[in-house]
Amino acid sequence: MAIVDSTAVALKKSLHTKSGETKGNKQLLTPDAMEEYSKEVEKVALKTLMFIAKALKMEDEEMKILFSNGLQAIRMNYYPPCPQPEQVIGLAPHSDSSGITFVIQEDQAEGLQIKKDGIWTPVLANLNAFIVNIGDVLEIISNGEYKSIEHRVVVNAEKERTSIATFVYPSLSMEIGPALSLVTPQTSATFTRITFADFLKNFYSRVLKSKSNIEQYRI
Ligand SMILES: O=C(O)CCC(=O)C(=O)O
Ligand SMILES: [Fe+2]
Repeated sequence: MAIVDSTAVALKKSLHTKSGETKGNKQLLTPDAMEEYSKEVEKVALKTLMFIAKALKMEDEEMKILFSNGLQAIRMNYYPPCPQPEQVIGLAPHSDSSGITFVIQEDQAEGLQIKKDGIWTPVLANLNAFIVNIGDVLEIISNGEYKSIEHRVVVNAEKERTSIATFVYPSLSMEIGPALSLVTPQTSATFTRITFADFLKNFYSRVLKSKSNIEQYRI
C-alpha cells in the first residue's frame, strides 16, 4: 500500500469542480465527472503498472497487453458513525481482487487499516492523496513478488466516512497467471493459470474473507 500525492489532488479537484450541486457538505457527482475521473485513473494506473513491470524486470508488453482496455469498477463506500464501533465492522478483512486499486477518501476520519506484520495498522487519513492497494491479480502476475494487501475498515463513534475505490483489472478476455517473462528454469510459477473471467466469477461467489480468494490458485 502506497500513497501517491499530487496526481490525486488534481484528479480529486476535477471530480469535484465538474460535479453538480451540493447536498449537506457533500458534492453530488455527475456522470460526466465520473466518466472523466475513470479515464484519468486508468491512465495513472497504467503508468503505475508499467513502473511495477520495470521493477519486476518483467516484459513491458506483457503488462501492457494485460491491462490495456481493462475492466474498471468504482465503489463508493459510506460508513455512518456508530455509537458502539467495537460491535461492528465497516468492511470485513479482505484483499482486493484487482490488479491495483486507487482509493480516495472524502472525510477527515480514520477507519482504513492494513495488516502489517500480522498487526492491524491504521492508514492515516490524507484527503489529498491516493491510497494504492496491490490486489490479488497483481500478486499472481508478479509470481508472488508483490503481495496483495489485507485490509479492513473500522467505524468511528462520531464521524462519518466516505471513500471512493477504483479497482483496475485486466481485460476480461485475458488469461492470468505468473508473467511468462518471470518464470524461468530457476524460478518456477507459484500460481496456476486461469481465465480472468473465471477468476472474477470465483471471487464473486465467495464471501470477503482475508486473503482466502487467492489461496486456491497457489501451487
Ligand atoms: O474505505 C476504504 O478506505 C477502503 C475500501 C475498500 O477496501 C474497498 O472498497 O475494497
Ligand atoms: Fe478493499
